[in-house]
Amino acid sequence: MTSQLDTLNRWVDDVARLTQPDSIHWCDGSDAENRALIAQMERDGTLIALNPETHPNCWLHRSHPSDVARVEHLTLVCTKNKEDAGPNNHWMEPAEAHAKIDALFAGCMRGRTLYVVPYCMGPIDSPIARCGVEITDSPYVVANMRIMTRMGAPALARIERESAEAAARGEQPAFVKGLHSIGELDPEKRFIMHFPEELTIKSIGSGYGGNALLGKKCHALRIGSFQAKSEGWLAEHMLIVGIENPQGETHYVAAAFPSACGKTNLSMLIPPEGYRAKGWKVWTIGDDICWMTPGEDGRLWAINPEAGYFGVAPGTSKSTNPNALATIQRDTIYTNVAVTADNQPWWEGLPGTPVTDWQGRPYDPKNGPAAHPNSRFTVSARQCPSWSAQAEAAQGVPISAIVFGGRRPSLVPLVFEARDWAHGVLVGAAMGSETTAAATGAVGVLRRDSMAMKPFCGYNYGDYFAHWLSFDRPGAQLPKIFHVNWFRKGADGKFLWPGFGDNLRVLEWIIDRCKGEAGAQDTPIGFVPGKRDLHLEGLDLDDQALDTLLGVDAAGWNAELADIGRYLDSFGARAPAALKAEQRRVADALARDEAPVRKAVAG
Ligand SMILES: Nc1nc2c(ncn2[C@@H]2O[C@H](COP(=O)(O)OP(=O)(O)OP(=O)(O)O)[C@@H](O)[C@H]2O)c(=O)[nH]1
Ligand SMILES: O=C([O-])CC(=O)C(=O)O
Ligand SMILES: [Mn+2]
Repeated sequence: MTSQLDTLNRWVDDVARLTQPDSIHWCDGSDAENRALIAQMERDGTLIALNPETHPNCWLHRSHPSDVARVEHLTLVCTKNKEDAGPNNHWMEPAEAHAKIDALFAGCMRGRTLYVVPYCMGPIDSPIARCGVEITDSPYVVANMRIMTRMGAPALARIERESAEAAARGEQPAFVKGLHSIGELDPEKRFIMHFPEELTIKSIGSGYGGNALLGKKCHALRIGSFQAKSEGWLAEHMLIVGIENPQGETHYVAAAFPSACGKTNLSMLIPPEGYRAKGWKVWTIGDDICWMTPGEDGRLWAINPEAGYFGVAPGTSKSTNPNALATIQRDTIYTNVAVTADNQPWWEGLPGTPVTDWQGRPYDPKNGPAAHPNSRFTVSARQCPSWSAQAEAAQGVPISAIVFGGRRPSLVPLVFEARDWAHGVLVGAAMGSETTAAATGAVGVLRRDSMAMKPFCGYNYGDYFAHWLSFDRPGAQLPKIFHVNWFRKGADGKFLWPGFGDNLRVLEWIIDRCKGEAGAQDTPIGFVPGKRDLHLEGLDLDDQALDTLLGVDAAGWNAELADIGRYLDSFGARAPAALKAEQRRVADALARDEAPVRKAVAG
């Protein structure tokens, strides 16, 4: 046995001694194992079978009503120095944190089975991929991890191989250790703790996705971003989508939007009718997380570390996201959706009517929406009609453009392009968005959410901005950086831009800008398309709406830049000087020019 498996065995033994399970099960990821787990969960009521005629092999899980979203106030980053976690994270001293959470883990698995879940984030043969092992007492978590990651025997084999290599170099084993228990599902006894310096995660008291499927936000983003900083790559909250034009060229775009702001939708977009007729195609690589690393050619190459989608159900429909709807007709776990009289899953946005709400009560509109606003589906990525075989490419796909975006009902135009990398990093750092139901707390409050990583960056944001800036170096062939806003509202409170499939019109401009083939207006906030630079044929958009969508309001942007300056200052000495200089450059350009001059530029 290799030293790394010794480490793994010792850790499993230590955890078993602490948590006192009745039995231990090492997951191999096989169909037989999955079937047995599902049957057991059906017997004990954890899963409810849905209509097998309309939704074969689909299951409903109802979580505890107090456990329906990520809990940011209970999510901690425990670095030795508080400053290394930064003001963007909740922090606890590691020894104190271990003591506090271990006391909750003591004896918590009595009467339960401890599952050992080896997994790989990314294609199993990819040098960009990384492995982890989650210990959990929740069979629901095991079934979800099997869909969301490459779980089981192949991952354990990779851990074993990497172990031997690490030992030969005299290094410590490098897999991430994640310990999870649903505990008592008591919000008072709930913590999601990260120890990035120890490659360790400890999560107790929640069975909800982002808190409990430790490969996802905990490993692939919080621990991943910390590893990426020291190893020279980027772990980001981004979708990856391939856009194939009628000439057969495919350009890959990575886009960071905060939770419940449209990543899954954009990654599976169906081109508008006119585009489809000309031969445009859209290919899905990933819908939530992107790991990017500079290749030998200087470009950024990206993999999706996940193997499935944990997507927002409400709003998913034939008109908004037909690909997602087609994906989730079979072999899907639904969490906290409503059901119809004939036992089909239901949520707001679908036709038909629910009879039972997400808590299992007879549906009554007085109780609020039938499906929880953060109800989700878990499904294998391969079931998506737009799934790209490039999602399995070991070297990843080359990224042409990086797109940032958020829910901005006012001020921020439909799309603009940063002048260069440093400006793009400022645009990402300055991202703001209205909060959503993906985390507990008030919804619809505007907050800064740099690179959509506010809940997920495992270290000080100031250092993270510096890490982003560091990619601009000799030989780099970096993607261009853009910002989009699908959520601009008119005076009537309605969205001005149709969104969804029509977002391809914006992606087309973005790709054409990358190729030097589209015009733009040069403004102090960056390059904004003029009305004639976008292809808007067939859209029902009046001139006034378009003026608003593509306008730059100088007074509003002056105030915005001042606020961005204060935000950067909140990171103190860790905020990179180069980023502050960039903020001053844009602020000065705006101040010089009350009504920004727009100069048309060719592509
Ligand atoms: N108006 C408008 N709404 C959109 C658009 N794209 C997505 N949405 C809505 O935004 C909500 C969330 O969309 P998702 O694509 O699931 O968001 P996500 O970023 O993948 O969310 P997470 O899984 O939480 O990270 C859904 O209700 C969508 O209907 C768009 O272009 N315009
Ligand atoms: O992490 C989760 O629970 C779901 C998700 O994708 C997000 O909130 O961004
Ligand atoms: Mn997400």
